[in-house]
Amino acid sequence: MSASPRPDVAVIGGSGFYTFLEDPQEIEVDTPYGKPSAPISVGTVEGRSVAFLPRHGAHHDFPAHKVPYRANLWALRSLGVRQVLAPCAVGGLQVEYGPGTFLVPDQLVDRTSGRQQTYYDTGAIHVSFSDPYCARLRGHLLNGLAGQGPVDGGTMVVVEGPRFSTRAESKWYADQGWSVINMTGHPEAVLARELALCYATVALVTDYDAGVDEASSVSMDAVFQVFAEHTDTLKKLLSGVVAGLGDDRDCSCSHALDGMNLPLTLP
Ligand SMILES: CSC[C@H]1O[C@H](OP(=O)(O)O)[C@H](O)[C@@H]1O
Ligand SMILES: Nc1ncnc2[nH]cnc12
Repeated sequence: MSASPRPDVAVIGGSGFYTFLEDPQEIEVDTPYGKPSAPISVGTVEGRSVAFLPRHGAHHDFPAHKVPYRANLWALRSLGVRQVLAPCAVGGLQVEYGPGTFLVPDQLVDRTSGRQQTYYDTGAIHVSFSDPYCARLRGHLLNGLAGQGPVDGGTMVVVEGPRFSTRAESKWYADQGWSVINMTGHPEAVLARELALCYATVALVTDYDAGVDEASSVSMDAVFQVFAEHTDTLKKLLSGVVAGLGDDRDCSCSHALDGMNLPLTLP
C-alpha cells in the first residue's frame, strides 16, 4: 500500500468510536511517554490525509483513568498532526441537555486526580488555558452540526472515574451551572495546548447524570447504546469538518509556546 501523505489533522475517538477511516494504513509509534493507546490509522477523507486514534484502544483496553494521554498527543504530533477533533460521550447535567444532544463545550473543569497532565516537569513552562478549546475548530464543528441543533458552548466537568458520580456529586456539579460531565476531557485538552496543537471536542450526551432527577442513574450499557444510535451522524459530521478545514492555522493555538524556553524538543 502506498504511504499516505503526512496528516495534519486527527480525530481521537472515544467510547463506542473505535474506527473512522476506510482502508487505513496502521502506524506503530513509540514516544518518550510510551506507546499510544493503539497504532495510529492514517487514511484519506475526501482527499485529505487524516489520522485516527481510539483513545481507549481498539478494544477499549484503557479506561479513562488509564489512557496514555501524553503518548497519544505526542504520537499524533510526531506524525505531523496540528489539529485535533476529539469527540466524546458525556452525561447531561441539566434537563435541557438530554440524550442525543450535541454540545460543543467552550470551558472545562478538572475534577480528576493523580493524572499526568504536563510534558514540562522542569523549567518554567506555564501555558495559557483560559480558553481550553480552539475557537476556530469549535466554529467548524458548530457549522457542521447546524442541522442537529447543536449547543454552542458550555462547561464540561471531567471526573476521575472510572465510577460514575453519586447523586450528591452530580447535583453539586449541576448547581455550579456546569453543562455536561465526562472522564477523558482532561488532561487531553491541556496536553494538546502544551504541544501547541489546535484542539476541540464535540460532546454527545448519552445519558442524564445521576443528579438531574431522582429517576436518573447512569449505566455503561446505556452510554454505549445511545452512542451507537448516533455514531453515523457523528462520523459524517467529522468527515465533513475534516474535509473543510484549512491547513493555515489562523488562531492562537500555534503560538501557545512562543517565547518559552522549552526543556525538550517537540516532535
Ligand atoms: C463507557 S462509559 C464512560 C466512559 O465514556 C466516556 O468516554 P469518552 O470520553 O472517551 O467518550 C467517558 O469519558 C468515560 O471514559
Ligand atoms: N454520566 C457520565 N459521567 C461521566 N462520564 C460519562 N460519559 C458518558 N456519560 C457519563
